[in-house]
Amino acid sequence: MKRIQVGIVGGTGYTGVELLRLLANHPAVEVKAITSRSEAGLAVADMFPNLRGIYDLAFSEPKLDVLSKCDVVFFATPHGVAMNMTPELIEAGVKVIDLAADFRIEDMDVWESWYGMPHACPEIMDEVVYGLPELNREKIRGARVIANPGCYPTAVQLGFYPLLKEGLVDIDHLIADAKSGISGAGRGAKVGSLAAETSEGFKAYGISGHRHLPEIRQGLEIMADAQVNLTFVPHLLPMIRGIEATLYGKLKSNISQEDLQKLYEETYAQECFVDVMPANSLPDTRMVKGSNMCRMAVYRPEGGDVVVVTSVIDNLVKGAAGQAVQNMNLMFDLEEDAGLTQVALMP
Ligand SMILES: NC(=O)C1=CN([C@@H]2O[C@H](COP(=O)(O)OP(=O)(O)OC[C@H]3O[C@@H](n4cnc5c(N)ncnc54)[C@H](OP(=O)(O)O)[C@@H]3O)[C@@H](O)[C@H]2O)C=CC1
Ligand SMILES: CC(=O)N[C@@H](CCC(=O)OP(=O)(O)O)C(=O)O
Repeated sequence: MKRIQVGIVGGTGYTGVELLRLLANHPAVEVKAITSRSEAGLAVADMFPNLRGIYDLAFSEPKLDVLSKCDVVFFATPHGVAMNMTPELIEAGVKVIDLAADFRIEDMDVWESWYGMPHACPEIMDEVVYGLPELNREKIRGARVIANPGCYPTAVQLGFYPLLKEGLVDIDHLIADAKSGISGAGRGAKVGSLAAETSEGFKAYGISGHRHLPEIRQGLEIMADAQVNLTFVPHLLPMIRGIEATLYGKLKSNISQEDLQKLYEETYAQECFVDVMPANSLPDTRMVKGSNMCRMAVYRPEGGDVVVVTSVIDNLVKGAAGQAVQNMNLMFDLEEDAGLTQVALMP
């Protein structure tokens, strides 16, 4: 069987190397090109020794003539890169999966105001599919361009989905209190990512506005089929991988803890990458570290009118590279979990 030819633009960041780690165990793909402008010519295994003996590839410049020979190209680049190359790639018959935010927001005015740049290809937005497989599986199968969801948006949307689709909570008062490990800030050197700045401390950030807010709101509004009011507060945790999102909603009617549990279990019963844990479980980021799983639990504390959901993912896997591979599997009619059966690391 001919293997799917893969290109990765932006191979020196954390999501790029995570794609390489996951694709190393994929039965149906071959990585043909991996780019870096600053490290062009360097062997991949010289930068990432965990890949020694697995990839005999060197970083190369991101060139359209090479990338357009691939079947699929992943962009593991900063925002604003994929949109400049995608129109020519899809014209050449290449499928595109963008791990950045270039295609995540449908309203171009909203996108441009949050990302601070003009969009390079608004004309292709109609055919872009938001790559959250648990919600958009059938559309993903037929897509040429996938907007891979953000890390916080993945944990938050999966956690709220059962409540919103059933209209169980007051959509004017949704709260997502989310925490991320430092790898979420990327591999680039920044003072804010230094060990001395991030260890032994814990803080909220982006309270007055984070670029994931419009993305999450867009997804929740599709689920609720109405405008929602969401308070989203991200926090930076002194750990490397993982996101925990604690979600709060005010119940509109009297539903028992048992029925909430049943709703969550039934909603995700067929999903290979969402695990609804038994009542009273406490999902921990360690339970998903290195794996493509989202684990969650639902509570109605003291039988009150607030429902609490806690949802955990690995930001680099289900929050980025793993979800991107899951999307690729759907686009190429492969088993959805191909290359993604890693069990979480413990401890
Ligand atoms: N870290 C995370 O948890 C998550 C990250 N993401 C998103 O994934 C994307 C990648 O993030 P991350 O892996 O952290 O890495 P970085 O943003 O640190 O890495 C960026 C990579 O892109 C390359 N690059 C930068 N500018 C360009 C350009 N103009 N043209 C081509 N290549 C370029 C860089 O190599 P070089 O400059 O040498 O070419 C480097 O390999 C980002 O958009 C991020 O927001 C999404 C979900 C989670
Ligand atoms: C801890 C940290 O800094 N996290 C990043 C979000 C992670 C990320 O890379 O965002 P995308 O998923 O949209 O690409 C932030 O708050 O900007």
